[in-house]
Parts: sequence; C-alpha cells; structure tokens
Amino acid sequence: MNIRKMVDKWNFKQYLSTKDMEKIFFLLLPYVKKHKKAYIGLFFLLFVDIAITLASAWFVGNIMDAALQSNFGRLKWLVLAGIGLSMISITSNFINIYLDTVAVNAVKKDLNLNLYEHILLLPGKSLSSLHSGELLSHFTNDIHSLDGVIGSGLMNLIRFPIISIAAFVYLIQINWKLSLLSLSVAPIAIAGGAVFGLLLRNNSRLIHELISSITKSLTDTFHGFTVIRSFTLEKLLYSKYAQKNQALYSLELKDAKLRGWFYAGGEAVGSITFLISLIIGAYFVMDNIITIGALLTFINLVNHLIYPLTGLAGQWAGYQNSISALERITNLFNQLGESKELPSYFASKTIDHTIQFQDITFSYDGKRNVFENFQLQIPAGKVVAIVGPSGAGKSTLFNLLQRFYEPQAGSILIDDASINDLTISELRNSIAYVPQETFLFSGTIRENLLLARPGITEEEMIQGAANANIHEYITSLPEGYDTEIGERGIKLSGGQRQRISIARAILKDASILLLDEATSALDSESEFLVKEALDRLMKNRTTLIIAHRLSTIQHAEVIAVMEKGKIVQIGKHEELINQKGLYQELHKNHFTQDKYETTLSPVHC
Ligand SMILES: Nc1ncnc2c1ncn2[C@@H]1O[C@H](COP(=O)(O)OP(=O)(O)OP(=O)(O)O)[C@@H](O)[C@H]1O
Repeated sequence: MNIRKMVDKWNFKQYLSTKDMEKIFFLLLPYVKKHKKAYIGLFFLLFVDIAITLASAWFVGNIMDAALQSNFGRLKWLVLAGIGLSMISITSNFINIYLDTVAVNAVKKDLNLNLYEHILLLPGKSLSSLHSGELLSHFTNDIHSLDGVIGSGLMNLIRFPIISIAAFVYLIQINWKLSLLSLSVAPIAIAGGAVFGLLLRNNSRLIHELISSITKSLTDTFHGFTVIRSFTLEKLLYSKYAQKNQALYSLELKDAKLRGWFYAGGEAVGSITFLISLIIGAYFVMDNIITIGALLTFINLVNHLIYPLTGLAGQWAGYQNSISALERITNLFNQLGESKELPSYFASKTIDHTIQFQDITFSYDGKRNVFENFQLQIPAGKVVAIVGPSGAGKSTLFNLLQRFYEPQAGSILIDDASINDLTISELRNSIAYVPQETFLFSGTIRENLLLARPGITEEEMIQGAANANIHEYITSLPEGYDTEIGERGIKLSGGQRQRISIARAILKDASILLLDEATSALDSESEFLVKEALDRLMKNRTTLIIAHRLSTIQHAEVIAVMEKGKIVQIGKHEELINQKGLYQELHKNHFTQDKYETTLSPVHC
C-alpha cells in the first residue's frame, strides 16, 4: 500500500484536523454553559488533583528523609500533613465523581431531549429520507459516545498537559539530568499513543456504523413480523443478522486488542521510565547527588510526566470517536424544522371552510413533478371524493394540505387565507385526519381516545366511541376503556382499530376532515359499522375523502377524478357515469362494492 492510500484509508487529515473540534465546540458549548457550575467545579478540582499529586510525592520523599534522619519532630508534622492530604484527596475524589456524573449526564439529558424535540419538528421531506432505526441509534448509541468530549474527558485535555508540565518542573528541581533522561522516552509515548489512537478511532467509527445498521435491521424486523412470517423470511433474516452480529463481535474484539496494546504500551513506557529513574537515581544517591527521599519523590512523580503524553493521544482518539457520533447528530440538527415551537392542541373555530389548491407545482425529489399548475376547489361543508388510479397524487394532496410537504409553487387557501399564514398548530388543529393505515399508541383504549384533544370528559369520550360504533365492543371487554391494546393496537381487529381511529377524529371535532378510505377488506358487518361511523363523522364538515368504495363515491357531493397529478373529470356520480372517460373505467374495474349491501338486509345510514 502506498503512503497516499494509507493516508486516505486512515483518515490522517481528519485525525489531525481542528475543524471538527470547532464543530463539536460550538454544538456542545450551550449545553456545557447551561451546566457551568459542574464544569467550573471540575475545573477547580483539576488543580486540587494536580496539587495533591505533587504534594503526595513530596510527602513520600520527606517522610522517608525524616525517618532516615530520625527527625521525630518533623515526622509528627508530616504524619498530620499525610492525614490531611488523604482527607482532601478522598473528599475531592468524591466530589469529582459526583460533578463528573452531573457534567456528563446533564449534557446528555439535554441533548437527548433537544434531539427528540428536533425530530418531532422535522418536516415530512426530511423524515421520509431517515430510517427509524438510524434515528433510534442516535439515542441509543451516538449520544452515549459523547463521554470523550464532555465531563472529565473534556477536563483531561487541560489536565494532562498541566500535570505533565507541573511534574516536569518539580522533577527538574530535584535533579535536571535525571529529569531530561526520563523525558527521553516522551517521543515514544507520544508516537505510540498517536498510532493506537488513530487505529482505535477508525475501528470505533466502524463499530458505530455497524450498530446503526443493526438497529435498522432490528426495527425493520419488529415492524415487519407479518411479512416475515408469511414470506418465511426467518432463516434469511437470521443469517443476515448473524453476519452483522459476528462482524460487530470481531470489531469489538479488535477494539479490545487495540485498547489492550494501547494500555500495555503506556504501562511499558511508564515502567521503562520508572526503572531508568530508579537505577540512575540509585547511582545518584550513592554519589550523594540526591537523597533517598528525593529519589522516592522522583520515582513517584515521574509517571505523571509520561502517562499524560500517551493519555493525551488516547484522549484525542476518544475525541475522534465522539466526533463521528456528534457528526451524525449535527447532520440531523442541521435539517431545518417545520416550525420553531412544538405544535399543540387548541380549539379551532368549528365553521365550514372552503379549500382551494391554486396553481400548485410540487415534486418530492426535485426531479419529477407530481403536480404542475394543479387547481382544485373544495366547497365549504361539502363531501368531495377524490378518485383515481394509483400514483395519481391523491395522498400527496393530503400531505400538502397538512403542510407535511411544501409545494415549490402555488398556494393552498383555506377561506381565502394561505395556509402558510397559519401556524402549524392552527392549521392542523382545524383538520382531523383518518389515515388508511390506522396507528394507535400502545396503552389503553381510553388513552388513545383522550389524546384527540385535552379536556375530553367521560361522557364525551363515550359519545364519541358510540358515534364511531365502537362503544358496545369496548364495554364488552373485561377491562372496558382501560383495555391495553398492545403495540400499534395489535390486539384489536382491523375494523376495531379503524373505528377507534374514527372515534379519535370525532373527538378532535375539527372542521375539515381528511379521510383516506381503507382499501383493506373488512367483513361485511365491520364494513357497515365503519361506514356508518364515517357518515356521522362527515356530517357538517368540509370533507376530502380518498375514496375506493362505490357507496362513498356515489354519496359524495362532488367527485374529482385524478390522473397523473391532474383533475381530468369533476362532477356528481350521475353525471360522470354517463360521460366517456376515466370515471367510467374506474367504476367498471376498480371501485369496491360494499359487502354489507349484498350480505345484510337493507340499512339506513
Ligand atoms: N415520500 C415520497 N417521496 C418521494 N416520492 C413520493 C413520496 N410519496 C409519494 N411519492 C410519489 O408521488 C406520486 C404520487 O403519490 P401519491 O401517494 O400521492 O399517489 P396516490 O394517488 O395517493 O396513490 P395510491 O392510491 O396508490 O395511494 C407517486 O408517483 C409516488 O411514487
């Protein structure tokens, strides 16, 4: 391998770059500032620690000299000084551990919360390109890799050079020749530390990437159990996971070996320095150049001259490791949120709203336009069914109306005011959205219903559930509204989940309703119950419904037929069915006939 390739592979430039340090500094500064008391405390204790180190070395030497000289008066004072030193050391260690815990965990806690808040604020465009496993690994992996740059890790960057210089100054006062001799191993310590630091950094970068990939595999597995089982993917996924797991194990072992060599190397350099100092120092004692006590002080202190040099290189490697974790977090923070404040519920005016899509041009990826100069007007208080083939842009309309995505041109108006003039909360509080795939939070039915808006009373909740045709079922359960429904409501049937989702929308009581009619097959009774619940929900609201069922479409006051991002036909069922065009074809081949209409006796809705 030539040198250039090696430089590229090992990322030397980045290893030595201070730009990354600046990035870290500016990202972490506000967090460190917020907990400045802990950091100031740690900074103060750093000098206490250095003073104790020097004083302990002085104490050992002096007590030895006093003993050899049978100077009991001095010995008495030294014993008292020793006790004092020990007490200060124990106390400062205790406070140090406490402050370090505060300094590290308080920063992590705040960063954790800010990251969560930031993700809640991310627009749909950013979220659609992020994998939930990757997001999860920021919390489980990246944040915990910051230890190297906060708390004691940060202090060590100051502590190591100072203690090394202080030890050197003290040692020179004892004997400058012995000091310079001890310092001769410094280049080996620095070079060794730097090489192992670099190897460790590169290895831990790989570990982080692999952990992120493993978290992605795990979340995919947990979300896709049904598909995994029905396609019998178990063995395939198992072997893929086993490979990644093995690779992680190998990297962890490599990390352990590197660390082992790193610490063993540091200890070897320390031992060599110790032995050189002891042997040469012994000659100096024999020649009466230094006392036995001075030699003891020297060998006690000489390690504090050398280990900070290897330690500093190791610490730098720790920094590099934290930098790669922080880089990933910074990339996320660099993506702009859709609003500054977290949206929250407040009651919106329950009046009928006109909705207009005016000259909308929109593309998800900047390459292919889903809409070009798209126009659509939804009259106030009416039910408008959107029909069209797959990929026509029906769901995209919902995405734009709720500002999950922003159009590149044109505007969407609610009652002649642009939705961009509303806050996200104002806009979304006036809309109730019932998606095709129901999402329920794990917890109880009650918890899922009450989150529709704050302050829902027991009577309102029951009324909402009754209007959604789910109250009877809920009360038939042993725990009633307090029944735990499992992750994503897995313990309920598809129809029951849909009706709880409808009850939630009823309880939200918003004046605009967006409904993405489920295409999944329900049994005829369930379908009838859902249909009846939807009819109640749509009453007196401006409703936009992506419709698949013939009965919904037939009852809509306006039907907009979409194809390739354009409205190609618009009107009532009776008009459209007699026109040649897409509607006729969809009617013939795509609309779903409700099962209950054929299987149940006639019903009134
Ligand atoms: N998040 C996204 N990122 C990129 N492209 C997208 C995204 N969502 C949808 N698209 C693309 O935009 C186009 C319109 O999709 P949309 O989901 O609005 O269609 P649809 O009419 O609702 O289809 P369906 O009835 O199958 O749900 C499609 O070509 C789709 O591939």
